[in-house]
Amino acid sequence: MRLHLKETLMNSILIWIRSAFYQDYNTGSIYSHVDSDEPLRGPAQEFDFGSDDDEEPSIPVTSKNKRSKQAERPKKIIPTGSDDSSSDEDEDDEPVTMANMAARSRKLEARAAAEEELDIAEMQAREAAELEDEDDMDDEIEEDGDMDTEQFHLPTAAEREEEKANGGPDVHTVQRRMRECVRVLSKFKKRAEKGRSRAEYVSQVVADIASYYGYNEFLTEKLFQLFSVTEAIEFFEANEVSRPVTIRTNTLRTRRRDLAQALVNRGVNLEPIGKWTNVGLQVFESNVPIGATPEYLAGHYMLQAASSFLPVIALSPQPNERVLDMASAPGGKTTHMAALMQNTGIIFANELNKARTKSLTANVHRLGCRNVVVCSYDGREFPKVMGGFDRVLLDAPCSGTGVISKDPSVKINKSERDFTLLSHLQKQLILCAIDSITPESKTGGYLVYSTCSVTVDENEAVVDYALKKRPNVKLVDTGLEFGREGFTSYRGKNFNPSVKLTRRFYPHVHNMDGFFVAKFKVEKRSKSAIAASKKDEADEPIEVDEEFIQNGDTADVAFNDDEDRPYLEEAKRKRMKAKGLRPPPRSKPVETQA
Ligand SMILES: C[S@@+](CC[C@H](N)C(=O)[O-])C[C@H]1O[C@@H](n2cnc3c(N)ncnc32)[C@H](O)[C@@H]1O
Repeated sequence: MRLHLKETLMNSILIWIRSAFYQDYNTGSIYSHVDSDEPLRGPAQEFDFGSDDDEEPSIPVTSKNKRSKQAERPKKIIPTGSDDSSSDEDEDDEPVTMANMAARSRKLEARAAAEEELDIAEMQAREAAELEDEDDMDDEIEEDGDMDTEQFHLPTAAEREEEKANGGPDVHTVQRRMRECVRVLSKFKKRAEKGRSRAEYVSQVVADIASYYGYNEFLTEKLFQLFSVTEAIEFFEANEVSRPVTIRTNTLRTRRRDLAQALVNRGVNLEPIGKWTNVGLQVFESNVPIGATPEYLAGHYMLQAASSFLPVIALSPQPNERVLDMASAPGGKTTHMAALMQNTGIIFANELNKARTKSLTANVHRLGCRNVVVCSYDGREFPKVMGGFDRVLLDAPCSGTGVISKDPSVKINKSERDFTLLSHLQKQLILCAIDSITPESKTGGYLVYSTCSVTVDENEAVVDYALKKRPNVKLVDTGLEFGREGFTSYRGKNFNPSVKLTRRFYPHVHNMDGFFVAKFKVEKRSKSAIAASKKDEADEPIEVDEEFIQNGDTADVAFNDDEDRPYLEEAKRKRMKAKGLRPPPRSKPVETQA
């Protein structure tokens, strides 16, 4: 009996999580089709940028992922059908119509709010109960000397080597070991095998997660470190499941209720996403390809992940403003901004990758945005190209660790070097974005920095760097109603306390892609602040790489000349070669003293 109970409890970590996600996974979601439409996403620039999903039109849809059972996921922002446990179930199964749209929307909002509270309370109660149960059981086990505990043995380094040499463990061994390691790590002192360190358990569970979910060990560890042990497993599980299919109503062409009615008439089962957006719709099921309906072709909506509404909501561009979208293809956020600005003012939609400007331009046309100018510069050339913006959106190129469910290649193709280079590029871009904003703006003076990545290097570290380098900027509230606070300290690094104002979004928490949003207010630069930041930049060079130096004459970003010379030379050689010129021979590396 006790053994059975214990097994049930031990299984709870993985089986519970799996069951919460499994139905969507098995039935396959409409979204997976979205992901396969690569040509429109365009080739990545130097990296796979974990590109956004904002625009992928040809989506064959016959998916039946309606009303999935995700019953126990906490604090969902995008509700799933299984959340509808109220007595209104029958009514909710009715299609959305013009007549019931507003009422349903209000009801959904009220329900989401109530559920959120319930979810939190339930979760806390469950966690407390689980802990209590485990404690009781552990105590009993410890008294009686339980067999199963004795049976689990953390392999030694030599045993792990041997296991590897024999082709690795089978999936059941890995599963069980993960469960056991999670159990031990959540109460290490009490449960660890004598003489074994925490690091050994962590190393084992990281290796097992990597092999079970198919990641490289470097990335597994990087992501694992972001969470508590049990939450880490939830995160990895969530990456195995597609996120809900969502669309954004283009208010330049239609209203949400009219769009919903038109799609309902075509056999699409949908609902408003939630109270935090008045333009989003979640598609549960469709008899027609959502990316090829007449409404889609007429630009009434954009296929867009819910998370990518967030930076635009945070930036909140106003009519008649001058706005820069520094890294904009395929234009999900540009076209959203155009709609909020009611086609007034001007948006410069910049994109380094020329091939990607095609889909950007196509979307701008399809959605009827008349205030957008598409351009193609390296973002680091701003503000030399042009400045004086009221608001800037920097939806930065990133590793895509927030969108692994859409692009599983991220699991294996990201190395330590990629993160170093990316965060370096992001730091350069953010300074250029800040410098492109006019502090004199009467209506704005804001920058939103966002990524679809969850790593600290690409998010809080970049934001903190910008705060250090530009004393004339400060973080402000994003205005977003949900999302976890950014880290103010992480693995021995302390960030500016205001980094707390940034927001993190996770697949396992919010049922949306992993995302990060920070909002800055740019103020006038005092002379002393300029001098201080210049000195600071000279003192503290940032690493560079030739792949990122597209143009030696980049904006106001500091380099250490000696360190950067070989990179700059290499970039120059590349440019000359591209123009058909013969590059000069490479100069000898400068000897550095030990
Ligand atoms: C995350 S995606 C942008 C998605 C876009 N904001 C949207 O909502 O549709 C990042 C984009 O930055 C572009 N990019 C990469 N390096 C850049 C640079 N140095 N300057 C400008 N754009 C760059 C990539 O080609 C990619 O299209």
